[in-house]
Amino acid sequence: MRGLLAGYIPIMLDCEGKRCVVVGGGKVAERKAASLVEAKADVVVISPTLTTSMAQWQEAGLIKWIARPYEYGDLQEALLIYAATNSVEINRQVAKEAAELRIPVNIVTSQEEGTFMSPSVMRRGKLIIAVSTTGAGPAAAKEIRHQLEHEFGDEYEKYTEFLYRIRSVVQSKVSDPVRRHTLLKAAATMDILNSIRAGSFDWWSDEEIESWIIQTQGE
Ligand SMILES: C[C@@]1(CC(=O)O)C2=NC(=C\c3[nH]c(c(CCC(=O)O)c3CC(=O)O)Cc3[nH]c(c(CC(=O)O)c3CCC(=O)O)/C=C3\N/C(=C\2)[C@@H](CCC(=O)O)[C@]3(C)CC(=O)O)/[C@H]1CCC(=O)O
Ligand SMILES: NC(=O)c1ccc[n+]([C@@H]2O[C@H](COP(=O)([O-])OP(=O)(O)OC[C@H]3O[C@@H](n4cnc5c(N)ncnc54)[C@H](O)[C@@H]3O)[C@@H](O)[C@H]2O)c1
Repeated sequence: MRGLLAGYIPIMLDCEGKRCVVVGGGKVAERKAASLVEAKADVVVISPTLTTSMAQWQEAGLIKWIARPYEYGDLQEALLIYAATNSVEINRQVAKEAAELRIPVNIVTSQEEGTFMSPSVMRRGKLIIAVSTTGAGPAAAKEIRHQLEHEFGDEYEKYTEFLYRIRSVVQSKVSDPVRRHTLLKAAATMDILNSIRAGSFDWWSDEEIESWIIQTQGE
């Protein structure tokens, strides 16, 4: 049985260079646009007004601005759509066009009318933690995100960069999937975080990673 709010899954969507449309230029639209800008999306904002920050992003070429109210036909070719005006009726019209085009849409005034919602997000380099209460309490999602920010500090930026380098070398040097798997599992359980926190962590050269591979395979 499909319960109220059932049916959501979290996904990581590659938005780089893809057209993502935000309808509305207020405080909430700014938050949605900010995460799209961070993801290097091709952000198009349709709104008669913009917040000060969004106006600066527009000047800097980070977003495109269509300076007028939404019109039917504005949503063609989008990967994602955010209806973030303060008008329930306009947001509903956006939802309707998005449904016709079968494009995922986020409605900030009423989650039931949209097809996806935004989680509260924290980033530490390649580590992304997203929190959602599935609409039960957006302010609580934000609070939980704040708690996680304390727990997962800046050290995770270096840590994920290190893991990425190890993984790249392992993938290029080790073709056997079983050996790869053993190495990548070993990399994930290495005690690197404490040395990063203590400031005693030294980047490994490719040669050091290769000797770690040989040593770990021999164990
Ligand atoms: C997480 C975050 C992400 C983001 O927006 O980027 C987000 N809302 C945030 C903040 C926030 N939103 C609201 C308040 C005031 C307190 C309150 O009312 O509770 C605060 C707190 C604040 O602003 O401090 C009011 C509110 N929100 C929604 C409605 C309409 C409705 O319920 O249908 C109303 C009533 C409007 C009204 O009545 O006027 C709807 C949604 N808000 C969601 C996401 C989706 C569910 C996510 C989830 O449950 O996890 C969903 C369903 C759709 C969507 O927008 O995607 C972001 C925190 C970002 C951060 O981490 O800083
Ligand atoms: N989902 C959330 O996280 C969340 C959080 C707080 C509030 N809200 C709801 O979101 C709505 C928007 O909040 P806000 O603080 O950004 O409002 P706001 O008043 O700051 O901004 C509204 C924006 O919509 C634009 N707009 C109005 N009519 C338009 C049209 N026809 N076409 C295009 N743009 C149009 C305005 O020019 C303005 O830029 C509120 O109604 C509120 O209920 C949602």
